Formats: sequence, structure tokens, C-alpha cells
Amino acid sequence: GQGADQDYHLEQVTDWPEGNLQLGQVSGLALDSDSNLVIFHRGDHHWDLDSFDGRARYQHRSLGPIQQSAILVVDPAKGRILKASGRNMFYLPHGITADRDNNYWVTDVALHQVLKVSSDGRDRTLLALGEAFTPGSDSSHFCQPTDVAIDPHTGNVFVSDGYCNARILKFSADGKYLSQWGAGSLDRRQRARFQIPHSLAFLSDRREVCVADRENGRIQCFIADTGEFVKEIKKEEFGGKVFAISYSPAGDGLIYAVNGDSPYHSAPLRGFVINYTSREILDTFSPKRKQDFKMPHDLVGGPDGSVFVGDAGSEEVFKFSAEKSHRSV
Ligand SMILES: O=C(N[C@@H](O)C(=O)O)c1ccccc1
Repeated sequence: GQGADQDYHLEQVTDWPEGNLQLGQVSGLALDSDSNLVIFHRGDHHWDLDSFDGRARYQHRSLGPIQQSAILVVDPAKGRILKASGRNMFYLPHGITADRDNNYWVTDVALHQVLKVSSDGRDRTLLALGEAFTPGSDSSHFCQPTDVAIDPHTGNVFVSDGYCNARILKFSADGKYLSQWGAGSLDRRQRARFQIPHSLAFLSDRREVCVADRENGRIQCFIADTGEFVKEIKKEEFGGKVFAISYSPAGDGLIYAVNGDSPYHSAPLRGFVINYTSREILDTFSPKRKQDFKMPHDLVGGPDGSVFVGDAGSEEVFKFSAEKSHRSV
């Protein structure tokens, strides 16, 4: 806000990361249980217009899985690589989250699967939901699933499904299907169906799950236990597309979001800090060189109020930290 008060503004930390992480398209970011940053990227694979046929079937299986380490753990302070894993198992990485036992839950839009993978470097697949390379929309198939969020209280697993479905599914920690919402019957206040539910955030202090309803340019939040619609956050400033959200319980509860590029370039690409309760935009942020944001694709709040943004276009991760800014009256 204006006035002589000091308020915080997120600025890019331009010398982060210290080294070259040699990333491909960055699709997902997470914070692990040691508060290190987990980066999920596509190595030398790319999602482009000929990656799928008209029935959402992946066209490049013959290329085999990504041989680079698709999962990198870096320290939030310097961006140094602490662990590298996820070789020879993914085709088109998308979302990632870490559970309280520090296992990774990921989605792969080419596999149409959600995988629970060990973080011990042995890449053990502890659970697989969906059938490899087989799109579908029943309770045991997904169609280009985009993200996973975990309720730390119950261990329940929420899946946003996806580019070619329009629903959120809920599973138990051991993978038993529990429920879904968003696809068919509409809660009247939810208004339109989802159009690419693209990113999930679990609000642990409120027991709600929020979704970035990408092509509707809105964020919608639901009661985790019932799926009941709670609220929608839709802003002109988003410019019609919300690509990703993340949540911090700090203060009244903060939703971090990034918007995306609309065909008519209606709004600049940037990050937003939104007060969950008031729905007010508290801050916006973007790289010092604006054009460095090409396709901001996921974001996660860091351990000390910093925010990390992964970009699938510039194949980079950006760090932003809260600088005191003295505003003149
Ligand atoms: O949105 C798309 N991709 C990004 O979200 C991503 O790379 O995850 C996309 C959609 C259709 C064709 C090609 C790319």
C-alpha cells in the first residue's frame, strides 16, 4: 500500500542460482520436508503441438524416457544441487509435491499417471495411479493430469485432472479412490466447469484445496473433506489465465499465483501475492528483465518468505525475496 509505512515487495534475487542448473522446460516446483527446493523439469523433452494425437495419446514413446535427472533438489539460499534423481522414468513431467515422509508425488502428462516416488535416490515407484500412456476419465484413469496436493492431516491425495478432463479427484494415502468433483454436477456458485485445472494448493490451516482454473483465469477453493465450493478469486490483473498457485499460512493466509500468456497478450506476465481472506492483491512481481518470464508454470513459497517461479518457456527457476521498501507519501 501507499503511505510512509514500510511494506514488503518481492524483488528478483538476480544472482540466484549461483551455478547453471542445466534445466529443460521447468514444469513443477515443490518444497521438501527439509525446506529445500525440488525442481521437476523435462530435460531434453519438450511439450509441443505434435506431442499428442487428437485423442491425447503421447506420440513420442519411441524416444524413451528422459535420461537426465528430472528431479533436482537445490538449496534455497544458493541454488546448489544437493540431490539429483528421476532418471529414465518420465516422459513429460508436469506437477510435483512432497509429502510429510519426503516422498515425491508427481504427474506426467504423457504417462497420464500420478506416481509416488522415493526421494532416496533409488527412484522407487511406491504407488502408481492411472494406466501408463492410457488416457481416460473413470476413477482409475486420468487425461494429462496436472498436479497433486496432499492433506498432511489425513494423507489424502488430491489430483487435478487435467488438460483433457475437468475435475479434481481425491484418493486415500494408499491410493484408494474416494471421490471427485468439478466434472459433472455443478455447484451453482461454482458457475462454469473447470477449463484446465492446472495447479493445486492445500490450505492446511483451513482444510481447503484451491485450484488454478487456468483458462477461466480464476482460482477456486473447496472444502477438502466434502468438495463443497467455498470461494473464487478472479482478477482483471490475471489477464484471463492463472497457471499456478501456492499457499502460505503467514498472516491471514497468502495465495501466491502466476498468470499466463493469453493469445491477445491482455496482461503482463507476473506473480501475485493475494490475501486469501480479503482476496486483495498485496503485491505483484516479475524478473528485472520482464521478458525473462516466457511461460511461468509453477511457483512455491520458500522457507523465509521468498518465492520461487519455474518457467517452462525460459527453462529457468527465478527466486524473489521480500525486500523492505520505503514508500514515500
Ligand atoms: O499448455 C501447454 N503446455 C504447458 O502448460 C506445459 O508445457 O505444461 C500446451 C498445450 C497445448 C499444446 C502444447 C502445449
